[in-house]
This record gives sequence, C-alpha cells and structure tokens, in this order.
Amino acid sequence: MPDQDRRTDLAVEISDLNRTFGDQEVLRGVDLSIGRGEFVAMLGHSGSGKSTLLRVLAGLDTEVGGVVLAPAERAVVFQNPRLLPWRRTLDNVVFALRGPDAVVRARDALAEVGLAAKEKSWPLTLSGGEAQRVSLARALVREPQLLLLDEPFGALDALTRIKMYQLLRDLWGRHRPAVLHVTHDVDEAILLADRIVVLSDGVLSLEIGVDIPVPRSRNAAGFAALRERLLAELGVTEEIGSAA
Ligand SMILES: Nc1ncnc2c1ncn2[C@@H]1O[C@H](COP(=O)(O)OP(=O)(O)OP(=O)(O)O)[C@@H](O)[C@H]1O
Repeated sequence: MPDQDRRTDLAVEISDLNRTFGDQEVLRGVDLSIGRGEFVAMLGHSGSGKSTLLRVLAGLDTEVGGVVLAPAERAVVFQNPRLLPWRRTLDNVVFALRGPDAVVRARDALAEVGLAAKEKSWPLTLSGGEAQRVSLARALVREPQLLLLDEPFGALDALTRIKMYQLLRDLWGRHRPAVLHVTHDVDEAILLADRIVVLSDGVLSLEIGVDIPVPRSRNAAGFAALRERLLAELGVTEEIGSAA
C-alpha cells in the first residue's frame, strides 16, 4: 500500500475497493475519503464488512482489488485492549516505541489518559475502562496520522463509555489524527464524528455530515432527526413494547 501523497488534504483515499473471501463479496466497490484530522464514524450491521475495511486500512489485509491510499503512520485500537499481561502498564505503552525519549513520551501519554498513577500496575489489575485508556495511550504516543478504532468502547459499561467519549474527543482535539471509528452505536457516532458513513452488505449506502455544534449532547437540535435517519438506513425501528 503506497504512502498517501503528502500534498493532498486527504489522509485516506479508497476507490473501488473490493474484497472477496471465497465466493463471498464482502466489500463491493467502496469509495471513501477521509480528510486530514477528520473524524469519521462507520455504522453497519454485524457482518457488513466494517472490520474487513478497517483491516485493509490498517495494512493487515492486502488481498484486495481497487486503490487504497493511507498514511504509513497509523494505529489501531480494538474492542479488546490487547495489552501484554506480562508487561506493566508503562511498558505496554513504551513497547515498540523508538528513541531515547521513549519512556518520557510514554509517561506523558499515560498522564494524558489520566493513568499516571497506574504506570507500575499489571494489566490484569486494571478495570476495562482503564485498560482501554492504556490502549488509546499506546496508539497515540506514536502520533499516528490515522487512528483506526474498531468498536473501542463496545465492551464497556454505559457510564464508562460516556467518559471515554469525552476523553477521545479531547485526545483527538490535541493530536488531530484522521479517525475512522467503527461502532454499532448510533448515538456514539453522532456524539463523536464529523461525518458518518453506513456500510450495508459491503456497500457504502449512506454518507452524511454531522452538522451539530460541539459540545454535543443527545438533546441537541438535530440529534433525534439524524438518529432516526441513521436507524432507518440500518433498517431498525425503535418502538419497544408495541403490539406485534
Ligand atoms: N478471514 C476471513 N475469511 C473468511 N471470511 C471472512 C474473513 N474475515 C471476514 N469474513 C467474512 O466477511 C464478512 C464481514 O466480516 P466483518 O468482520 O468485516 O464484519 P463486521 O461488519 O465487522 O461485523 P461485526 O460488527 O460483527 O464485527 C462476514 O461474513 C465474515 O464471515
């Protein structure tokens, strides 16, 4: 995968991306661009091809058709924090970092996610939210131009999630990577993203800007309408308890 042309305003340019597994066409003619520093959320049903697309952008899958341009400096955060259990928290962030200032940078990154006091802790002693904060620190300490998030808050409780939204927005504001954030959560996408795309059976079926001023809340004007639009695109209705 070639490096993105540094003269453009785009961090990611995907055109006519196709991926098949056997005779299953998992991604079909996907076109997607992400601007430098832009925050894009991707919604889609289970099995629609979101993780496949993310893996392609991460450079983990090259068996594809079409053109994919993405920066070499990229980092991925998964639903499972994937910390190395035999390394203390700080050593997990230092891991794979080069240079004489690696430890200082890792300490700064841990402080940024509010975990300076946990640098000597073992990963198994951290809460789920703390472990995911370490995972974010490990990703951002390398100052990636592209941050790929694969349902990063999917395993967290609802209250921790809300705190993580704030943290992620703050981190993004300070470091300004381009972000592709894969989620099943429509509210999460609206609260966080500049633009939302919907992947339906391997095809990008909707692309929509989020025109709600920041700071955002679920009560903001336009939130409910956008939510309805996205749920309709996903083919979901929310009338729990209505007579069948
Ligand atoms: N390595 C693989 N070999 C064969 N099929 C695969 C492989 N990876 C993904 N698939 C198939 O591609 C389709 C899309 O999978 P993918 O993981 O991208 O979906 P997803 O939208 O991320 O789903 P979820 O939201 O459940 O994580 C699925 O039908 C899956 O079985």
